[in-house]
Amino acid sequence: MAVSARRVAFATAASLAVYWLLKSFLHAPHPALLPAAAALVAVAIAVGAGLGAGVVVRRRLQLMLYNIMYRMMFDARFESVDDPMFVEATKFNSERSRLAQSFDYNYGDFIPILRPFLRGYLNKCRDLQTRRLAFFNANYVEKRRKVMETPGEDKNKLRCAIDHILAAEKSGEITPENVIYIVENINVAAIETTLWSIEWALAEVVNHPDVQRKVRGEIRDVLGDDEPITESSISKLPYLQAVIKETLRLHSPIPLLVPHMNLEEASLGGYTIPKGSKVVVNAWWLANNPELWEKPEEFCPERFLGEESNVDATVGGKVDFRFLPFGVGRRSCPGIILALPILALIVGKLVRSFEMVPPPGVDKLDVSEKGGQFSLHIANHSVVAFHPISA
Ligand code: HEM
Repeated sequence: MAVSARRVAFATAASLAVYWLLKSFLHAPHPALLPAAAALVAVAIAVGAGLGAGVVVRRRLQLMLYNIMYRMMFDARFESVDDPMFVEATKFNSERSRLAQSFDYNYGDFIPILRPFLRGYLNKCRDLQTRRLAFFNANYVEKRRKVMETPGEDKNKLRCAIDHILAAEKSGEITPENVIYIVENINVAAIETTLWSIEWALAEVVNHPDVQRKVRGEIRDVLGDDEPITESSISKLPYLQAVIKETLRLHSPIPLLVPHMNLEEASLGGYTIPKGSKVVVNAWWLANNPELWEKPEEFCPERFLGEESNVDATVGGKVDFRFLPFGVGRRSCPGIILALPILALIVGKLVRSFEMVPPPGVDKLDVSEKGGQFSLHIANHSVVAFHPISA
């Protein structure tokens, strides 16, 4: 019950999120446009300040993603990267991420005899978890609950995803623990993954000026100079979509997916997998195996328009099992419907407005990887110089 309720709540949150995102980008006056638009303006202002020398855009992109997600989840937003709530939330989340990416608890899973040595690490995790959940509970869950319970508030007017989640809790469909788990999870599963992917995509388009020109040319040919890039126009921009797919292929942010466990004994490729095994899928290798892909080490979006044109980032339907950046099946990523449009919108809008190049004196951005237990992100946050393109 708990698992399916969680899934339902997430599906609700994700659908609502997509609905809002769609509305935001399609209908300019809709208030939900504000966080994304303001965030893009903020990015533009930030990059405007660093035209020649280049800027580390990560922090601004991070603010934008927090504002998109928090607006959809809680009807809340952060004013700037110095907003004390933003500082607090990102501090908690990055500490959580750092501990989760540590290999410490993994060795305890595989070599149980070593578990006693993990006591210090586990205490740190517990302490952080308590403080972090209290922060989200007080500032986002309880605050929202109060708004919903305020006399005079229209109870039928559900405004953001947490309203739907609290309504599901009230009707007994999910528990208070489910609610707080969803809130904590959205901070990591939704924001960090999408942020890492944007960082990779921008670094690759900077390092491949020909790809950047092609994206810009496609946008100009399809949308002209004035028509905005919206969620509905992404389907008309196959090259932009191929750039996003190629980014996720070469730099899968969750290269081993999330560990799964088989409830029944299974047989796979001649091996018997005992019931209750921890199953880790190397999705990165499936997407980068030279026996399965032509020159997999090269960043080449064209492959998705040529020999791999039928391969999509999908979690169901016609799945190509070589390309699973969001996993597949029942426990796959429900955020795919949100992540793909966000990535295409951000990369498309930035490429359309700016020529992005390495900072002076640098030939190529460093795309070295830093792996954690579950993640693969860029080791050094890119410094990018932005040259505005006049229409
Ligand atoms: C580029 C961005 C993203 C990538 C690459 C990504 C990737 C993944 C992967 C690989 C999994 C594990 C699937 C498996 O083990 O089979 C996952 C799970 C999950 N993702 Fe994402 N994700 C992204 C964005 C998002 C967003 C935007 C949201 C929410 C709005 C989200 C919510 C979740 C949740 C809730 C789960 C756990 C599902 C479950 O356990 O049933 N993700 N994601």
